[in-house]
This record gives sequence, structure tokens and C-alpha cells, in this order.
Amino acid sequence: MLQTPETKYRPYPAPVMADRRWPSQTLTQAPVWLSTDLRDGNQALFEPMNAERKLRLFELLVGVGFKEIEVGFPAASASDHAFVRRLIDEQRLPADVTPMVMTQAREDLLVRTVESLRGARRAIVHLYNATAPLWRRVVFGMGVDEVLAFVDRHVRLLRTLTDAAPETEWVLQYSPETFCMTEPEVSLAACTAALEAWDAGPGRPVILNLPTTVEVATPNVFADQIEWMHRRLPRRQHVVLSIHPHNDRGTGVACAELALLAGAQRVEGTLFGNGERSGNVDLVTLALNLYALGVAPGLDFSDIGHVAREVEACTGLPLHPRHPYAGDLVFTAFSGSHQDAIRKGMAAQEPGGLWQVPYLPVDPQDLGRTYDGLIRVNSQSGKGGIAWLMERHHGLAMPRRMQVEFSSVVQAHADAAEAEVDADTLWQLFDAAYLAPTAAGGALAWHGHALAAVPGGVEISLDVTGADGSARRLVGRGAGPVDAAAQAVRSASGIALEIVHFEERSIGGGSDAQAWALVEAAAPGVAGTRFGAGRHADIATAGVLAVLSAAARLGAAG
Ligand SMILES: CC(=O)SCCNC(=O)CCNC(=O)[C@H](O)C(C)(C)COP(=O)(O)OP(=O)(O)OC[C@H]1O[C@@H](n2cnc3c(N)ncnc32)[C@H](O)[C@@H]1OP(=O)(O)O
Ligand SMILES: CC(C)C(=O)C(=O)O
Repeated sequence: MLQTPETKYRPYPAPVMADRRWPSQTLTQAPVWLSTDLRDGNQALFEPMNAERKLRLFELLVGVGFKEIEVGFPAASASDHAFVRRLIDEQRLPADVTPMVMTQAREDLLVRTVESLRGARRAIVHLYNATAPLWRRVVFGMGVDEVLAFVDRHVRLLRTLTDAAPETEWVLQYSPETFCMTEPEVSLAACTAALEAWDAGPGRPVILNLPTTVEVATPNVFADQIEWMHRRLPRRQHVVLSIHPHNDRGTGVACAELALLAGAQRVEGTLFGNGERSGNVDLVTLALNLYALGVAPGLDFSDIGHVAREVEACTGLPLHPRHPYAGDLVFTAFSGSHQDAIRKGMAAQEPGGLWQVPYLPVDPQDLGRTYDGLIRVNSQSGKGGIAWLMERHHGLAMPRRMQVEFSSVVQAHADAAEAEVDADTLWQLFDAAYLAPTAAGGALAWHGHALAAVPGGVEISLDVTGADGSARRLVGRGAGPVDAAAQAVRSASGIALEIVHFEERSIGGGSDAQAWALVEAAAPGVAGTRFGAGRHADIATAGVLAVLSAAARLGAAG
């Protein structure tokens, strides 16, 4: 890279707009959408789609709700021509969907283009020519006047050709290609030439489509260019002002949003942003950005996973896992503080109320995503995320101090494994730490117990295997089974545990119901407390198991 990039690159001049209005506008309604997946998207694939894949993508676009679809460049290739004919001949165009086809401004191409649409109820013919100084000089060798005459001549020819086929309702779309790099006065003159040559007026609307053919400026500059045009275009009420952003600077979506504030009424782009170089503007992101502002986008992404898989299958291009709204990871938090906030937010979220979950701009369920992947655990995760997974996957809600205790077990594992800890592994860690006290370290393994009512409570006869492998019967009394078990452990094992906290709950129902008991206990010589857990179909047995689990953990710590 150069130390002095200004010797090689410099900004393109922008219109002077001291009184710009777009910064104080807000987005309140969806634009008209045009999908160019089958044209600009297709022309950017290393292997253009065959007829079957095109048709599959076309059906998807219709299903999502596009009412205008650029279906190809029929004068360019036999396959594009055949595809347009197939849509018309096989009556695959729903009554409310208008096809658009592209053509260069060349007489032979215009004739073939109009011919390809024979029998269509309504059609948009998209005529383009590059207008920027570099293209005028290098590609066409034309001055401004010649460019304007070129536009006039070809639009008039198109008008003659389409007037001769009145069974179709024709709409002209004119694009001054390279608009963003063209002097504003020249763009305005080219658009004006097209409007006049077509005789735009009542019943003869024109779509003027202003592209960032190559995105070369910051989005505010594009917004200024659009507002400049919007305020000066003649026959404005008969013009649909359209934009066609590319994404060379990675700001295609921003350009589109600011341009909508500046007066644009229609947006051309592709699903997930496939297109030349760094792509066309991503219509999924644009639409869902509107949705997240509370504006109905008019496109349906209720099953965004299906849309993503279909687009991948048709284009052969994989979707990035962090692609906005649709990537596999975009509704997943790995980091501890995000997980904690999401878990609290999900618990506080009012069903049917305004969406207010931290770190989640939209409700994943609106897009057909589940809450299952919201939180995933690795070494960056904290107790909140681990607790969420234990609750959702294993039905265990741990008290806060137990979450802290267990998270250090998980953290140690994640650090050592340098890998994600999935719900099954979490369970194995929990099982090893709390549910499978072995005879090692002074632990007492449960074999059975009997309870008998005594004055003021119960007496337990607790059969265990001790650390040395010998079977023992411990006896204790207490207000309930947990107290009695604690007393039995105290008297016989040398672990003077005190129950600090106890809670139990049942999960599931009917014959599959299970009880969870969680015990927090302290013992002399052990700093802090330790938790124990027990799970059993019988709630009293779960409590006894939890006491033995806590005793094992205190014994191991002491
Ligand atoms: C920004 C965009 O995405 S625009 C859309 C671009 N899409 C495509 O190009 C895909 C379809 N295109 C094609 O298949 C071919 O380009 C065709 C069939 C249309 C034309 O093919 P060819 O006649 O071989 O010409 P080629 O592809 O080399 O195009 C270059 C010629 O077109 C001219 N040209 C370029 N754009 C235009 C235009 N909008 N209107 C008229 N002529 C144009 C060039 O000046 C050049 O002319 P020259 O040969 O006299 O120097
Ligand atoms: C709108 C057309 C001409 C286009 O694809 C572009 O300029 O990028």
C-alpha cells in the first residue's frame, strides 16, 4: 500500500447540498422492492444458474413477496431468452408480479428484448447506459451531448417497439449506469432525456433507477445525490425514483437507507447481497432492518432458514454464519455478560409485549429461528449462559451461588479443552461433579434408606458404601429426610456438615416425573459452602442424595 494514497485515489465530487433535508427524515414505510437475483446476481456467479435453479429461485422470490423481479437479460443469451419465454408461456407469473428484463441501448438488442416479452400482461424494460466521465471517455468515446442523444434515440426506439405491442402494459426503467460517479447535472440531463423520449405522464410511468454501480463514496454523499435528483427531476409525479446500490465499500445497506430518507421510493438488490464484486445491496437485511424499526417490510422472512438454504442451493454461495438476521450464529451469544443479559431479558420479556431483550435486535422466533441456539458455552462464557443451558436442556434451575460454583467447573473444562461445551458435555460435567459421588475422597455412595416417623420428625436408616468400599448403615434424626440424612452423615462420617440452604422441585409429569433436590452445605475447615444435588423419582430420596452429594464435595474440599 502507498504511504501517499492521495497520489492515486481521491474522492469523487459530490453535489453541493447546503439545505439537505434527508438527515431529519425517518423511515416509516417500506419501498417497492425489486429483486435482481436472476440478473445482477446471476451475472456475478462463477457458474450462472441453469433453468431449473433459476425457476426455483424465481418461485422463492414470489413466495417471499416480491412484486417486481428482474428475470434476466434476454437479448444476451439463448438461455435467458428461453427463461423469459418459459415464465410467460407456462403462465408462471402471478397476476401481481411484473417481470423486468435488462438491455443495453443497442437497436438489435432492443428488438430482441421486446420480442422476448411477447404476450406478457405487464413488463418493465430496463435500459441502461453508463454516464460517468471515465466511461464516456474510455468505454464509449462520447461527449455529454452524444450521450444525451444516445439516450433519446434508444428510448424513442423502445417506445416505437412497445407501442406496436399494446397487449402488454409497458413500463420503462432507465438507469444512468455509474450514476454515483457522474456529474449530477449530467445524470439529471440523461434522466430528463429518457422521460421526454418516453413521454412520461399519466398512464406512462417511468422508473428512474440510480445506481452506485461501483460504491465510491460515503453513504451521506449518495443520499445527497438522491435528494438532489429528487428535488429537480421533471415530471416527478410520474417517476418512481429507484436506487440500485452495490456494496464495494461495505456500506450498501447504509446507502440504501439514507437514500430512502432522501426521496427514493424503490430499491433494487438481491437476497443476502449476492452480486458483482462485493455484491448488490442485501434486501433481506434492508427489509428486516425496517421490521426491527416496527415498519412492515412487505417481504416475508418468517422462515429465514428456508430462504437462506434455497438461495445457497440456487447460487452455490454459502451464507456467512454472521450474516445479519440469517447467519447461523447471529442469534447466539458466547460471551458471559451477553448471555447473562439475554437470560434475564428472556425471563423479563412480556409475552406479546414490545420486544426488549438485550443483545437481540429482533425476536428470533419471528424469523422461524428457535431459542435453542441463543446461548452457547465456551471459555468466554459465564454462569448465566451455563445456567440457561442447564435449564433449557436439562430442566435444572440452579440457585445463583450454585451457578457460580458450577461455572468454575465448566470454565476449567472449557479452558483445558479449548472448545465449545455443548449441553451434553455440560450434563456430563454436572453429573461428575454432583450426581456421581464415588467412594473416593471420603464420599458416601447411597444404596438405600428407610424413614420412620418419630416424635418431632423422622428417623433415617441410610445404607451407604464408605470410602473403603465397606457397606455401612448410618442412622440420624431430623425434622425431615434432609435434616435426618445430614444428622446421619455428621454422626457417622466425620463430616460435620451444616445445611445452609435447601430447595427441591419436580420436572416432567406423570410416571416420568423426577424430583430435583439442591442442598447448600458448610463444614468446619472448608471455606465457603458447597452444593450437592440429587435427582430421583421420589422427592425424599432426591433430598437424601443431595445431602450425600454435598458431603462428598465438602469432604473432597476439606
Ligand atoms: C452494471 C451492470 O451490471 S450492467 C449489466 C451488465 N450485464 C451484462 O453485461 C451481461 C449480459 N451481457 C452480455 O451478454 C453481452 O455484453 C451482450 C450480449 C449484451 C453484448 O455482447 P457484445 O456485443 O459481445 O459486446 P460486449 O459484451 O463486449 O460489450 C461491449 C460493447 O457494448 C457497449 N456497451 C456497453 N454498455 C452499453 C450500453 N449500456 N448500451 C449500449 N452499448 C453498450 C460497449 O461500448 C462495447 O461496444 P464496442 O464493442 O462498440 O466497443
Ligand atoms: C442498474 C444497472 C445498470 C446496474 O446493474 C448497475 O449500475 O450496477
